[in-house]
Amino acid sequence: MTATPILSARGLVKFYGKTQVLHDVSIDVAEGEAHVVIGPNGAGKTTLFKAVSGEFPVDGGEIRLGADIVTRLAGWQRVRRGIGRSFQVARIFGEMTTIENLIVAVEARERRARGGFALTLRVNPRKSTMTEARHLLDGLGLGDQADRPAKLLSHGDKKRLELAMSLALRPRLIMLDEPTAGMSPGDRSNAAALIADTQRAHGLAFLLTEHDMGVVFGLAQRLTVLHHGAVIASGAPADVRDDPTVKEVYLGHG
Ligand SMILES: Nc1ncnc2c1ncn2[C@@H]1O[C@H](COP(=O)(O)OP(=O)(O)OP(=O)(O)O)[C@@H](O)[C@H]1O
Repeated sequence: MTATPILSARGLVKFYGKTQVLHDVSIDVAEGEAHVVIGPNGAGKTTLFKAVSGEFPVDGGEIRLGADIVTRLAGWQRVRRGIGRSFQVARIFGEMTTIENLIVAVEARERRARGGFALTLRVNPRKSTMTEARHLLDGLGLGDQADRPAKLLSHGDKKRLELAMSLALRPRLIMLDEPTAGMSPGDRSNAAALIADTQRAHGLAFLLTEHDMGVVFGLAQRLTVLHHGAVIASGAPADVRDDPTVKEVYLGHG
């Protein structure tokens, strides 16, 4: 690869107690790339995400964001350097309306740029903040849900809101852990199209995990397969799909 990747993790090792869950895992995400990590249940995908986002320290290896080594930095410091993480369970504020959730995210970014942090809602958001929040909502097909309390949104719409909030923070890399989990097949393909559109429109890099193979092969520009906490294949989706080891341990059974 010629350009510096947005994310480069090298030789990651993680133990839970005495059990080793990540074995020398390396993964890169290039600028503007959608890189999908797949693997059977318990393969270590969520653990890899937590390691990259800084939820816990790794027991070995190195993580870089662009040229910066972030291995020893806390999660919030990595967010400041451009990681946007969205979780399997949406972290939205249920009592607030959809648009208020987005205003909080936009204001958090603005406050972050000024060096502050708290996630609070101003009584009178600035006009530019409102405009940006509306624009994001409309772009993600949530315009008609703007004034509903977020807790009343459908599961699929909560996922969209979660993605909108991730985008509002303007990260360099968005990490999505099973973004279509729990969705109906229709919602699933809509969500995949939304992610693909967002990626193209904003030139963002994505690191995703996903179980639905339609979504995986629809989105991935690069695919990495984890098995028992180790990378067994990584590369172009068509090459990975045809890899005999991958077929044997994973795709052949799915
Ligand atoms: N907090 C923990 N303490 C001990 N073991 C854990 C912990 N979290 C996960 N594990 C174990 O680590 C291994 C990897 O789990 P992980 O959740 O990363 O897998 P995954 O690939 O994300 O699975 P899934 O597809 O089911 O979400 C599993 O064997 C799991 O049981």
